[in-house]
Amino acid sequence: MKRISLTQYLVEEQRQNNSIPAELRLLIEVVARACKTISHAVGKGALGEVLGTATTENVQGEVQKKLDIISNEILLEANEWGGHLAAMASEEMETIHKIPNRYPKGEYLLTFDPLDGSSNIDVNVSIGTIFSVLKAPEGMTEPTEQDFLQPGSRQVAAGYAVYGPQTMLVLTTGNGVNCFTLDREMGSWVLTQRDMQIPAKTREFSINASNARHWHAPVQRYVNELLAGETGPRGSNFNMRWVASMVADVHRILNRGGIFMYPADTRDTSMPGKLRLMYEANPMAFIVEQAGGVATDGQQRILDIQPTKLHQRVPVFLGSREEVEVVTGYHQG
Ligand SMILES: O=P(O)(O)OC[C@H]1O[C@](O)(COP(=O)(O)O)[C@@H](O)[C@@H]1O
Ligand SMILES: [Mg+2]
Ligand SMILES: [Mg+2]
Repeated sequence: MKRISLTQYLVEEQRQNNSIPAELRLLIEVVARACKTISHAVGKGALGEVLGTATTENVQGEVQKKLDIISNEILLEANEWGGHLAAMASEEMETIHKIPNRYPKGEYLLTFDPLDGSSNIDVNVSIGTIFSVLKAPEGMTEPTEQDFLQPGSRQVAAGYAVYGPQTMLVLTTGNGVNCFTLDREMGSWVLTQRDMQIPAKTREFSINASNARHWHAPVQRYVNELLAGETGPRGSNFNMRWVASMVADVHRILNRGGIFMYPADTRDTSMPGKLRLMYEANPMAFIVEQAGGVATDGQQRILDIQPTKLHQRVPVFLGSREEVEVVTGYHQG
């Protein structure tokens, strides 16, 4: 098999397919390099003293793990020096991080969830990094939070790294979805899956069922119908999987189909769901749509949502087309 590295792939996209400018290519390479560094830290575990809880909380009031902070710092530092960025925003930072001397020239804005699936860090279960790239608005001088509040349909690139039995990088620049595996000995990302496609039909679903008693009626109805199996209204047995790292759950769905749900529920109406729009839902929705799947908040396409806050939360239903359409339909009537 001819080995194609991430760099070669991106150069091909830039020069032959003309689908990305050189500046975006360089930016993606910097993010990919940072993910490689995070992968090394994850792999060291207790030996690298990266496990356990820090003494701080993030802006969402969640206790930070040491690796949340380390990963955030790795991404900040790498992009501070290497990317064509004006500013960054992260799950772990209250407000945006402007890059000195880079605006008004920096053309891009980057958002990330530096470490996704934090509850799995200390138990050696797959975790990841999620990122999204937006263009800085025309005429932007000094970046503000407002500049980041663009619908996900304006993303120019999105991806995630999954730190599992293998470390993989899944990437879209709006021209399909491709997967690269980290060759740990050579230190390079190698293209291992081209043009990933999510099967339209599935018999597998992902949801944290411990919240079932809090779900709204459409989600109760949908999941009850799946659980009823072949004698129920769906006439089929469904299987359930829940890793509790969105990256790992979405990666499984990209490979073999399925529906992932993190709905809003009746507990706290000021918190519509758990997942964050700008650096979890939007990049995953972009990837899923580029792989032929669907992503909604139950009412509308996630990529059409106009963000109002940097750390906005959103209900998420994504994956195989047929199932996402059924549960979205239940919300609509
Ligand atoms: O603990 P729960 O309710 O199962 O939630 C799991 C979800 O929370 C998340 O871990 C949130 O991500 P963070 O670890 O980045 O906060 C998702 O990855 C995952 O899908
Ligand atoms: Mg997350
Ligand atoms: Mg996180």
